[in-house]
Amino acid sequence: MSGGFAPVEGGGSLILAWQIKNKRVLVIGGGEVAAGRILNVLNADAKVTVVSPRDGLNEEVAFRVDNGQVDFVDRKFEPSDLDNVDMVLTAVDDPEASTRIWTLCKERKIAANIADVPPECDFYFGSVHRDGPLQIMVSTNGNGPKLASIVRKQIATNLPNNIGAAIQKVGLLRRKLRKVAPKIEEGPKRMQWMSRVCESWSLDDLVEMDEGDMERLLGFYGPGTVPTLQNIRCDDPEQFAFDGSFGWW
Ligand SMILES: C[C@@]1(CC(=O)O)C2=NC(=C\c3[nH]c(c(CCC(=O)O)c3CC(=O)O)Cc3[nH]c(c(CC(=O)O)c3CCC(=O)O)/C=C3\N/C(=C\2)[C@@H](CCC(=O)O)[C@]3(C)CC(=O)O)/[C@H]1CCC(=O)O
Ligand SMILES: NC(=O)c1ccc[n+]([C@@H]2O[C@H](COP(=O)([O-])OP(=O)(O)OC[C@H]3O[C@@H](n4cnc5c(N)ncnc54)[C@H](O)[C@@H]3O)[C@@H](O)[C@H]2O)c1
Repeated sequence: MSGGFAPVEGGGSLILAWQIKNKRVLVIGGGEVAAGRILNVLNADAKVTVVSPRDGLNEEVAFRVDNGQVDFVDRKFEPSDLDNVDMVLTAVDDPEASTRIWTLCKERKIAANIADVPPECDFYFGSVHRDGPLQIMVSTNGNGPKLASIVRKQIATNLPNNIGAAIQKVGLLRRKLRKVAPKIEEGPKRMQWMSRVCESWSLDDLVEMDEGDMERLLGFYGPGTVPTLQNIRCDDPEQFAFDGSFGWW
């Protein structure tokens, strides 16, 4: 009964890339689980406040506090800690405190994750592979977190080892292209040309492309052609602007 369209398969999560940069995240607890949460949100450029009695901090959290990577409140949680907070992550070894915090977050409509209590989570964490701008998150939707970690490692093993660097170069090229062709109406042409570059260039060539190569390559955006890295490095790259096909499309 899909009418020719993708069938709906409920029971999953909506996996998004949350832009938490410069937003305030409150982490309650300072043990091992909190340490993982803190690193996750710092990697997304959030502003982090940790609330926990100092004698409960593990080595990693104490390091981040002492180095000013997070703000620190040396006591147990109090409801006023929720003022002006965009996200709450609890990792405390006290289920009653956890549930109290969850209830307060819901009253105040603050998105929260209560470690170890899936029914008290607006979102779950996943197992994440990171390589520069590339992030891959695996979720088993609460079924098997250890398996999520195993699958994540398996995926990472099978990725080309230069993929993060290649994506970084493509990001730079795309930002330059937006300057060369800033008009909204050019969107379809921009997107088609960028897709052709990604399809026809090898990852190694993308990684090797320097800013001079990018400027030369962008010179072919106007005629709508996509030469190779070797083409744009030859003495007379202009000759490649005329044949729109190069046999690729
Ligand atoms: C992926 C990862 C991310 C992270 O936390 O950063 C993550 N858990 C990780 C590890 C892990 N957690 C646990 C073990 C012990 C072995 C095992 O139970 O499998 C291990 C393995 C280990 O430590 O190696 C125990 C555990 N976890 C939850 C419960 C409660 C319950 O299930 O009811 C219990 C106690 C169960 C019990 O008492 O028996 C619940 C959740 N854990 C989640 C995420 C969310 C679902 C994600 C998903 O399903 O994909 C969810 C729902 C909520 C949340 O926490 O957001 C991270 C791996 C990171 C990595 O290594 O890459
Ligand atoms: N979801 C997961 O992946 C996962 C995995 C392992 C454990 N857990 C659960 O996460 C929780 C934390 O685990 P942990 O290993 O980090 O524990 P931990 O004992 O190392 O740390 C608990 C921390 O909570 C702090 N704390 C306790 N009461 C507090 C309060 N009222 N206000 C502020 N801080 C308070 C303590 O000072 C300490 O820093 C436990 O409930 C554990 O079962 C979840």
